[in-house]
Amino acid sequence: MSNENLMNQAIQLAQQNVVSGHGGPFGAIVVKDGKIIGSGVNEVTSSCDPTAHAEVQAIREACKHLNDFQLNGCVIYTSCEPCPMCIGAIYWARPDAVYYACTKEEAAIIGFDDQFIYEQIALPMEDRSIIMSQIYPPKSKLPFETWSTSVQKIEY
Ligand SMILES: Nc1nc2[nH]cnc2c(=O)[nH]1
Repeated sequence: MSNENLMNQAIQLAQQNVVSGHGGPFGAIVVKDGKIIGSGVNEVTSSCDPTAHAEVQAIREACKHLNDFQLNGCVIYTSCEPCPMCIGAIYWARPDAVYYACTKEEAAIIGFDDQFIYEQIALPMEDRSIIMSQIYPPKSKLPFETWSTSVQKIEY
């Protein structure tokens, strides 16, 4: 299937998601060796999950399919440029490529504005609109120290 056909599948998922009233206008698929191994739509409102963006849902399904926490050799097609949270998830999942249709500017026009989040990330912690502040009891680093010396850890 061509890149354009695969993108059309992601767009069709997004369209169906809106028409069915299931969630926001976003769809994504994960493809490996020409086969769709994961797909996702935005389910934020229907599943009461603010992290249920189309890309995250598709990544979860693909990882479950592969029984792996990485998407090496995979390509993600998403109906819209990923938001900052999804970009983070994508970097953790490590697919080979991401292709998107609509831009974040087009998403902003219909009310999905990522710009505020980008601006917040760039601000010093104390200037952010959500309180983010360190609480650092003496045992804070114990899990890190235990991880550093663990012989059974699975690094990612
Ligand atoms: N790309 C993308 N942007 C979003 N903005 C809000 N929800 C979503 C989503 O599911 N996907």
